Amino acid sequence: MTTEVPGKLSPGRTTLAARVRDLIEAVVLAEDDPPGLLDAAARIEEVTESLRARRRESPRLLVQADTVGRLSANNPVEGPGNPLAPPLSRIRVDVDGMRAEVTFTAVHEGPPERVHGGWVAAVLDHAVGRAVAAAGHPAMTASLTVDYHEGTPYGVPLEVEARFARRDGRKVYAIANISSGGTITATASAILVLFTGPVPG
Ligand SMILES: CCCCCCCC/C=C\CCCCCCCC(=O)SCCNC(=O)CCNC(=O)[C@H](O)C(C)(C)COP(=O)(O)OP(=O)(O)OC[C@H]1O[C@@H](n2cnc3c(N)ncnc32)[C@H](O)[C@@H]1OP(=O)(O)O
Repeated sequence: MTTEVPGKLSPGRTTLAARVRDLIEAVVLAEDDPPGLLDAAARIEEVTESLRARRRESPRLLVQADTVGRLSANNPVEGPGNPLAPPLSRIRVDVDGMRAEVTFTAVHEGPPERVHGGWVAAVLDHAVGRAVAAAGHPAMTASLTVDYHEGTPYGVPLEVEARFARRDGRKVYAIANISSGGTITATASAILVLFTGPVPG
């Protein structure tokens, strides 16, 4: 079974997250104009207060309950509802693994004009988690080894791929890579450990 995500999510939420993502990039790239920056900060604070007035208890916002696994729309890597998430798009998940697209921006810069390695690792970690869950082995990452072969560019769509490799008792092995225009920039191998109790949604 192949599933498309996200499922049903209010357009207001995705639009708000997208505008805040734009805002974060604008902040990172803003010229150093102290009065202008302080004025912007005051206006943003107003919007923040109005949202805080309608605060929910938990960041988790489950969607796609009818598909492979349930995932929060506020997941910090994939979640279209979370401004921190790049997010992932064109997600294809099935028993053979997961594939998705991700476009980083200047917000994610580590080395000059390249994506910070921690962000690359976060996406790979998420992808192996998704892949093993889709293969029927929901598990948490215990170990993630990332090899950075080349700098990962931002501002261009990248391909992410992950797949379940094998299971040995509670240990689940998976591999993943991220590529740009067909060139693999980073690979990961992971050991995940199966959930013993109920799988958190
Ligand atoms: C995450 C939510 C998923 C929700 C799923 C919903 C459905 C799916 C839908 C969508 C997928 C979502 C996708 C999201 C993906 C996100 C990925 C992440 O960010 S994961 C978070 C970061 N990881 C942690 O926070 C773990 C922290 N660590 C722990 O909690 C424990 O260490 C844990 C559970 C991993 C293992 O602890 P123990 O006490 O249960 O088990 P012990 O006995 O220590 O280990 C079991 C086996 O694993 C080996 N092991 C443990 N750690 C190892 C390591 N670092 N390296 C190698 N082997 C290790 C051990 O040697 C043992 O092996 P032997 O069975 O004896 O053969």
